[in-house]
Amino acid sequence: MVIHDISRLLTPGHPNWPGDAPFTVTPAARIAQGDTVNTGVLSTSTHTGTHVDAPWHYADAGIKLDEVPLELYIGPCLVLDVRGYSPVPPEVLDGLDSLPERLLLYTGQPAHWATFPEDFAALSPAFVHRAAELGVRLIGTDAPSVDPLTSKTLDGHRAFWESGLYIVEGLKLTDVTPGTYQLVCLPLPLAGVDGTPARAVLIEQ
Ligand SMILES: N[C@@H](CC(=O)c1ccccc1NC=O)C(=O)O
Ligand SMILES: [Zn+2]
Ligand SMILES: [Zn+2]
Repeated sequence: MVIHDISRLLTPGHPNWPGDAPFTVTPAARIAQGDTVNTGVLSTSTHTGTHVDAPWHYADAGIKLDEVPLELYIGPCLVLDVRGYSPVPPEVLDGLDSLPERLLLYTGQPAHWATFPEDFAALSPAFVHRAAELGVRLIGTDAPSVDPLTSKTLDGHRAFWESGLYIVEGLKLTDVTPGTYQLVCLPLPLAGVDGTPARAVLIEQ
C-alpha cells in the first residue's frame, strides 16, 4: 500500500492566520529531570496547518465538529491541479460530468510555509456550487482558506454553507500526482469545536 502524507508538519512557530493563536508545545514532565515520562502541553488555534472547518466556523446555525459524519473524510477522492487561477473558477470542472465525493485542489502552495502565505488562491462561490452539482461533498485546498485573506463577507465559506459541502484547508499537495486516490483525513475527536487540525493521507489505489 502506497500512502502519501498530505498533512503539514506542525512545528512551534508554524505561521497561522494573522492574529490567530500560535501553535506551541510546552514541555511538561521530562525523564531527564527525574520524571517517569516525557509529556507536553499543546496549545493551538483550531485552524492551524492542515485542518477541517466545521460548518459552525462560518454559520451560527451550522453543526459543530463532533456532529460531522466521519464518512465525509474517508473514501474516493480526486486531486486536481488548478495552479494559475485566483480565485478558482467553475470552468476548471468543464468536461467532467461526475466527480467523486471528495475533491482536493492543488493551487501551488509550497510544502512548507516559512511565513503566512498572504497571497493564496481562494475558491469562487460558482466553483463550489458547480462541484456540488457534480456530486462533491468535501473540498480540500492547499491554501489556508477558501476566501481571500481580507474578505469580510466570506463568500467562499458561504457557498459551502449554502450547498452543504464541507471544507479541508492547508493541505500539502506538492508530492502527489493529480489523479484518483482514497482519502483518509481524520479530525481530532474534540467536542463542540469549530474546527481542528487533522492528519490527512492519500492512499494509492
Ligand atoms: N478562514 C480561515 C480562518 C479565519 O478566517 C480566521 C482565523 C482566525 C482568526 C480570524 C480569522 N478570520 C478573520 O476574518 C479558516 O477558515 O481557517
Ligand atoms: Zn479553517
Ligand atoms: Zn475556512
